[in-house]
Amino acid sequence: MPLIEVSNLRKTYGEHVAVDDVSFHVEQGEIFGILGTNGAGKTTTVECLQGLRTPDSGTMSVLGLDPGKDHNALRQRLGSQLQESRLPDKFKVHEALDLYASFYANPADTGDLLVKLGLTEQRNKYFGKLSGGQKQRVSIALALVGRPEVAVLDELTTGLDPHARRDTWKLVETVRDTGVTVLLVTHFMDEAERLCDRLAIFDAGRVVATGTPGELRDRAGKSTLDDAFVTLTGRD
Ligand SMILES: Nc1ncnc2c1ncn2[C@@H]1O[C@H](COP(=O)(O)OP(=O)(O)OP(=O)(O)O)[C@@H](O)[C@H]1O
Repeated sequence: MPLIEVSNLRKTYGEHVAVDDVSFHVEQGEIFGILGTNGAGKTTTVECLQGLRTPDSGTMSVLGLDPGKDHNALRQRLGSQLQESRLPDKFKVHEALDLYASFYANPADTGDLLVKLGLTEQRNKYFGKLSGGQKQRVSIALALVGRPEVAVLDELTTGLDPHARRDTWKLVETVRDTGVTVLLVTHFMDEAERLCDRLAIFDAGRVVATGTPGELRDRAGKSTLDDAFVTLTGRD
């Protein structure tokens, strides 16, 4: 049984249809990408999956739970690094981790987590004094501190330099290799191609294709995901 199952999800904001008849599933242990341009409905979809927004219609199951009804139970088993999640600049790294750890019944050892994420030297530093890559690693640590079965990573590498992006990608693979299923929201084609086992291409609130990066390239008859994206979204 898939770990996440979404069927015919629809969400409107007033007159605006943000998510329209979206269906996909995510298997345990994969990095599943939600790929699309700005405003495609990616964040709205993952917010619905986390029980943070109520869809107008459709059904969702995450770890066998209904995000609408079982929000509290789900929160203990899901970690999220929300888009543009920021901490106050005067928060120290270990203070943030300890605070987030206190939200969970069975949190990870925060010292171990700092080692895993290469943040031991930043332990006592203020969040506001960290580099972009270090901030991103802290936000991933916060997503992992509750020992989640599913981690939702949204716009993971926006604003990072090429080295920091590659380091972050390696880190996400390490997370997946420890058995955590990763839902990766991105508008970067290279990131999706490099990281995702499977992905759903979103366009204007709809899923236009799902598959492995290779399957999507083949379906579109293109040699890169970038070109396949343009073809599959009908922008050729
Ligand atoms: N709270 C809201 N109220 C009204 N409209 C919203 C709200 N949140 C999102 N929208 C609109 O819904 C659409 C989908 O937004 P969403 O944030 O889900 O897209 P996205 O694919 O995550 O985009 P981005 O990559 O820019 O974050 C957009 O047109 C957006 O302007």
